[in-house]
Amino acid sequence: MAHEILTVAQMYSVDRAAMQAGIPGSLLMERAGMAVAREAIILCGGRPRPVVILCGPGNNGGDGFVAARHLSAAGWRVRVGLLGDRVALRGDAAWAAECWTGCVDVASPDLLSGAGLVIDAMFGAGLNRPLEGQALALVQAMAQPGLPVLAVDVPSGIHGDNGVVLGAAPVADVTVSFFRPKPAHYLYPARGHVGRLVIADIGIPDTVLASIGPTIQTNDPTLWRAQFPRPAVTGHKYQRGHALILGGTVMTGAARLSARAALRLGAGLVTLACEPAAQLVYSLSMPSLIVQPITDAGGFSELLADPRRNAVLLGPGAGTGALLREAVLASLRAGKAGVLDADFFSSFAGALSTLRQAGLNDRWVLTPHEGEFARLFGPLTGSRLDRARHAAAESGAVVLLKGPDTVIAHPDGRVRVNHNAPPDLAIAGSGDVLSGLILALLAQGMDPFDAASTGAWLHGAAGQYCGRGLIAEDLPEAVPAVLKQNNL
Ligand SMILES: NC(=O)C1=CN([C@@H]2O[C@H](COP(=O)(O)OP(=O)(O)OC[C@H]3O[C@@H](n4cnc5c(N)ncnc54)[C@H](OP(=O)(O)O)[C@@H]3O)[C@@H](O)[C@H]2O)[C@H](O)CC1
Ligand SMILES: [K+]
Repeated sequence: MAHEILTVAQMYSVDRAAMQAGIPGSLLMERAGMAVAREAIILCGGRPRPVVILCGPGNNGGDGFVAARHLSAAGWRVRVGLLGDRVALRGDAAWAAECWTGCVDVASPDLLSGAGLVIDAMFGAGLNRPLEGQALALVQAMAQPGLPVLAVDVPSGIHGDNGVVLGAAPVADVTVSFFRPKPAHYLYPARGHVGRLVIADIGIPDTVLASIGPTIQTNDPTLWRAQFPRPAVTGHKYQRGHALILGGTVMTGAARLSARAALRLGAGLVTLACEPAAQLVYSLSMPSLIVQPITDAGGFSELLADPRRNAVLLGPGAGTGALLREAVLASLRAGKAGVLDADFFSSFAGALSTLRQAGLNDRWVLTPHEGEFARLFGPLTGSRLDRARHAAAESGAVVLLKGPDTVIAHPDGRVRVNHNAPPDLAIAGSGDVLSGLILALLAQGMDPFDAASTGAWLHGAAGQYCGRGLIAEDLPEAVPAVLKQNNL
């Protein structure tokens, strides 16, 4: 199964490479349009409906003309509306329009009256400015209740690279794209317009990817299954890592959730360090948790001195005092692996250079949500994907930018987009569980980029498993079932 995501520029390079390999552009367009027609038939349950195909002035419109021909040949009543002048069509789009022998109307909202399906072939990869005028009016007209929309490549108005809606875009029931998906198919707000995504094979050989060097992937177990830690038959707990968590004194729930998640995901031992005032709360929470009282950062450093304590989690519920700050710096200097989350971002607002000097590197995973991200990295511009990638390069650490479309970026430029998280996960304590999951994987020696990807995916899968009504406490309890379900 392919996991590459290609930017618009990479997709144009793929087209050129395919054509250089002897596949004519018109053949790619023919297969693209056929795939669109096939998905239209599937969307309508095989029963012909009056269909309106709105074609734009470029090759996205060309795909629409090809689909028109195939649907008409299948006995469908097809009306084609063109945005722009037919004689201005060029190249493969002009060829596709010539092959369509039916009428071509001027694209206008009136065309949609009586339609049972609309195919949006106005703009795809070539969108370069916000929709206005007639294109905008058409998008607004597509929003009729009960009128299904099938989008070609991307819903028109969506920029393929960044997932931004330029002016307006229809909310499609199905989007048919070609060869590989684009970032917009997975990034919000665009993803909310895509509907069911179909990636059609249009005969481009996978070998063209060698010269493209894709760096963006969808997050999926096949990427990290082989690295997923499994206990050795003759192993003992110290071979499964020893995680260390700094627990706060007031907000004790956060670190308890993280600790429970880390234990569930197989960390051999989990030590929770806290001030004596909170010791009882943590001790009573889980018999399998080791609780170590400390009175200051020196006490935390003593715990770090044991080389078996190989992975550290700092931030959830830890407060923004000196203890967290010093524990972070000591952990970085000690060369541990770990996760930095929650209160860490307030404690080190704008202090990236301090962290780098202390030794922040790609053994560490930073897990901010948007607000926390801005605290450490400032107001970066660009898509979530661009910003996570930039932040990873700047910090030298793996950055997992949380959201419905969680993005995981490595400082070397690789990026994965997670897409299995249900909205039910947007609840208190959910992030603490995620950081505990990643911690467990780091403790067991997993590569941090894979650990972050695996943690995000398992978190999403646990959310799906629990379903509506879940609370954060349910997520660690779902881990054994999710592991079993997925043969992990
Ligand atoms: N392998 C593949 O993926 C294949 C993809 N195909 C299809 O080709 C399109 C990309 O085609 P392209 O011609 O490059 O671009 P578009 O059709 O998306 O749009 C270009 C034209 O649209 C005008 N434009 C852009 N933005 C706007 C706007 N906001 N308002 C009005 N007009 C706009 C642009 O005009 P300019 O004034 O900028 O010149 C162009 O005229 C891809 O998406 C697939 O659907 C192939 O069929 C097969 C292989
Ligand atoms: K489109």
